[in-house]
Amino acid sequence: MTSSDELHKRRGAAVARGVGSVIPSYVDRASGGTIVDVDGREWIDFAAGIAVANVGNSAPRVVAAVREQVERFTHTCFMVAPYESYVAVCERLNALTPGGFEKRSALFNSGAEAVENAVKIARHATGRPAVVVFDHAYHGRTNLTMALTAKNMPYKHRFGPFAGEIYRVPMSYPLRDGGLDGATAAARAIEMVEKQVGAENVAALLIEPIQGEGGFVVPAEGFLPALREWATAAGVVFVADEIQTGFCRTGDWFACEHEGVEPDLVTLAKGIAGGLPLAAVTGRAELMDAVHVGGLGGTYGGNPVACAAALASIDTMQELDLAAAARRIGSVLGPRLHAIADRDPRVAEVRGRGAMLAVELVRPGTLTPDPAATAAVSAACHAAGLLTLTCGTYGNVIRFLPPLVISDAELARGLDILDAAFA
Ligand SMILES: Cc1ncc(COP(=O)(O)O)c(CNCCCC(=O)O)c1O
Repeated sequence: MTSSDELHKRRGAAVARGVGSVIPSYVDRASGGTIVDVDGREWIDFAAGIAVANVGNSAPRVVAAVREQVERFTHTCFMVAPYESYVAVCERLNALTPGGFEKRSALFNSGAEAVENAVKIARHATGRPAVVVFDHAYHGRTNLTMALTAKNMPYKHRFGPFAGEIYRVPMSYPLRDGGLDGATAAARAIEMVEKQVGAENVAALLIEPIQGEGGFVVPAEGFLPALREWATAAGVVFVADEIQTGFCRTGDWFACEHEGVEPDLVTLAKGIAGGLPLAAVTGRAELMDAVHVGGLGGTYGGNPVACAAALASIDTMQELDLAAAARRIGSVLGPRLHAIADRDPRVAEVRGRGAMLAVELVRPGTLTPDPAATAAVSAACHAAGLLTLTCGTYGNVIRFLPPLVISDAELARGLDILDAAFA
């Protein structure tokens, strides 16, 4: 088998350098909470392909469903010749997402594409142009989603000009906003919108219930409900970007459920289909159906193989109660992270929910971000065979996103490596 070193040489002569990778090892196979590289090295997976492999790599039901579908037909384009599995996925999403109201869904290929379409739908339904987003937000790498995203490097640098009518307001970030309570933080954001944009001009407010790439920022309790209440009163479409938080990751099926927030639209991707590329916008029927026939779509959106994978993945999440699994993972991971924080002054905060947890690193005794320490701990994890990811506006957050089917033994082994990396 070709070694990682040989593959890395070939990559340098074939793949654009702009596409990076966290580790220089190339995957041979993966399942549960383990990745095996082409050199036979085992990695404990605390990344899940960036919160995608919630049901694990090559989950049995997903493999069987994909095998069956791929032998029947691989692509007819739902806009040309439709098929049941697209409808079935939409039925499941309409039933599973928060909100007892009538819903419709539309399927796409990537999270960014879902976010782009949620904005299209909100603007079309309201006739308004403005979109409100938050500090530290991440929503994708297309032109509009770069405009919605807060961090310049690596996502936006030299890729402008960006789409207009995007307005950014402060996020509830308790560690860095002086510990504002949710209602106060929301009032601060709302006042900026009303003074600088005018609520009557706002089509949508777009927010991640727990911010992902921006640093696993968990807003103070009450922040999301206050924004939801304001959006309702102002006729603003409340869009929850659950692309990283969705599908059992945070201990609920969707993170909005934690505070009983019912978004008008929700964007979905990542954990939806066991690793197959699928994304969706699900939301109030009157909003989704405001768009004229032909106004939504794309060639591959809701590919039948991805839809088969999604139905099997959702079945797996329900059968294995992976929301409970995420809570259990959090109950093991959280205390170990707090134990590290208790002994290491570089850890300013442990935060997150369920199996979406993170530590933020600073210079001891300050709130000055410490990206160098973050990189050093990450490198120590990788050298010892634990695949972790960093994130955060300041590059000083280590995040933990294990597959929700990770075994107790794999979790324990990963945590022992993490402990040693902080020693
Ligand atoms: C909340 C939230 N919205 C939207 C997206 C975008 O989803 P796509 O499927 O990557 O387009 C994400 C993707 N996050 C991982 C990006 C990794 C990278 O590109 O470096 C997200 O987390």
